[in-house]
Amino acid sequence: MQGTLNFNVGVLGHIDSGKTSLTKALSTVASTASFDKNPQSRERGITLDLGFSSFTVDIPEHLRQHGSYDKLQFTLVDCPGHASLIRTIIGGAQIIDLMMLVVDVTKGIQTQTAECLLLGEITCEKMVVVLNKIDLLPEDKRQSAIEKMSKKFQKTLEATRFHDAPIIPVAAKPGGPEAQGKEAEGMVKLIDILKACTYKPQRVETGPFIFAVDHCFSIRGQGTVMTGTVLSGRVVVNDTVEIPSMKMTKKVKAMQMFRQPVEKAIQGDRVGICVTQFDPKLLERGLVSSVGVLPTITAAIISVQKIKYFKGPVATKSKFHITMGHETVMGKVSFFGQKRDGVEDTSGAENNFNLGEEYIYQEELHIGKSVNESKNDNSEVVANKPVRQYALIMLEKPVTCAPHCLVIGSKLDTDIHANVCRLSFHGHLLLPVTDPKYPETLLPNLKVYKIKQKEGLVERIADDYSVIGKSLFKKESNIQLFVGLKVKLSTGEDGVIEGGFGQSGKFKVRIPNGLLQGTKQKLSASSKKKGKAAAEETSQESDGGKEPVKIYLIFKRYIYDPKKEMIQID
Ligand SMILES: Nc1nc2c(ncn2[C@@H]2O[C@H](COP(=O)(O)OP(=O)(O)OP(=O)(O)O)[C@@H](O)[C@H]2O)c(=O)[nH]1
Repeated sequence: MQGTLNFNVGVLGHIDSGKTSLTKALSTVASTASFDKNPQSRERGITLDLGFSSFTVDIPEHLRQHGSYDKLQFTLVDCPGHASLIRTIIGGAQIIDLMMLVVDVTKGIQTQTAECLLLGEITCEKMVVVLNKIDLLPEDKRQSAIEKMSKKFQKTLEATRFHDAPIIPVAAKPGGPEAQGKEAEGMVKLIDILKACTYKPQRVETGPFIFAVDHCFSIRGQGTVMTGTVLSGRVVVNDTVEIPSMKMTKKVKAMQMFRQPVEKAIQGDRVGICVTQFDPKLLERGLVSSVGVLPTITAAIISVQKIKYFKGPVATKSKFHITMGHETVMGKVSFFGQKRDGVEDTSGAENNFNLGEEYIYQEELHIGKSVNESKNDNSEVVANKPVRQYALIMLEKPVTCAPHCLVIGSKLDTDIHANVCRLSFHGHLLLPVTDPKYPETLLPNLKVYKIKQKEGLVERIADDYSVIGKSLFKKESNIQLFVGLKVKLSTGEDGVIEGGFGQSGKFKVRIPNGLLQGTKQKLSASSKKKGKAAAEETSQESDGGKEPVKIYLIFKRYIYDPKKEMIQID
């Protein structure tokens, strides 16, 4: 049987670059959204592609071999203005197979053009750049202006994965808003380019069914229709699906694809699913799934990479807008990474996080790529390997999302006119935490440590095998937690903290091999000079300019450990 392959194209770009005009010009199949405004059309049955538009072409030769398709449907996902851009795109990111980046040729790269390019790098396989509004360029200089802008853009693309992305000049709506009836320019060429850029997208039926709903409406006498894209798995008529945000399950009564009734839909398909009646206003956007597969999370561990264009630090304990699935909430982040043999792990494998393995705390997120410049032998240069970094995110509100979903951190409250990148980091969900009491359930198992270095002073000799130290702990410190940790004296001896001494934060250090002769002389000289009693109270630093004997302590502290144990570093 011959069929239609659906290929999802995200249409992105700076505000007013002409995304909607381009989408309209390309679309030969009118959006059912506009049909739905017509009361008669509502009576006709389940409608599809609501709010999305599409056009269908003959299947290109290079796709023919991949299955029994004779048609290729491009579903255009026109992304709206800036505020909702990130949510919309991330919601659909897993289903966008190609991004069309629309640029106003008279303006060039604008803030949001750059943000969209970044989002493309994070989410898409392929990109096509569309230089729009070429009709606004003076005719005699048009060609050279297009070439100049194409070259400029080419340079920008070279720093990205899309260095071979086609750059196509068009006029989606020549003459602008007032012009009536003028035909768009460059559409035939653009469609040819789009066809050439298609590839067989990944479509598998296995795994849990997860469906991103972009519109929801009811049809009298039939039920409520949710239209959207299957993110993973498959759904068949009579399946029971869950709508986690409404805490309800529903039976699939009927489905339509390409305006035809179907029994089954799989990953990548755009489909309208009709279920028994519920108020469609309760689910404008969101996820639907097989029963019990979507966690509603209050915290999470994610893999994370800093976005290099984000200016300023991405620091532990700061708050970001966290977008997961279709939702954006505030979250507080803490970063940690992994070191092997003292070297940052650049294996690049982001999803091998293990609870129980040890990770090192990071004050802030590093730029996510490391370059090994060593060229001293014949070995290949290992470049651009992502450094493995993770974040614990504590969300201010619970979020329902797909397992392993894309996560984007941003500062959406940044002034849009500030001309800076608002996207700060990206990654994937690795460990969802669904228990609202997560600090008690997760944190004790999370082995993230800080290496602490402390420096104190030997106050006096206690005997040949021990000294009294000070200035290492505060009066209120629980010295008991440090008992047994090894220290080193600046004179070379190794010691072990034996316990507190008195009430003022002093402590006793045992020197298993005994104090060196020189150390004893040094310390007793200062003691004699001051008198025994005085030495207990005064500092060595006032000892006639003599070097004090210092005590060094280096240890690991697990920052989430409720017992606050200190671990020795050898
Ligand atoms: N002269 C000219 N004007 C255009 C062209 N394409 C779009 N416009 C005009 O540019 C303005 C913005 O076009 P839209 O298609 O709404 O742009 P958009 O990128 O979808 O806008 P947002 O969704 O608000 O970001 C409108 O006034 C269009 O008429 C073009 O090729 N030539």
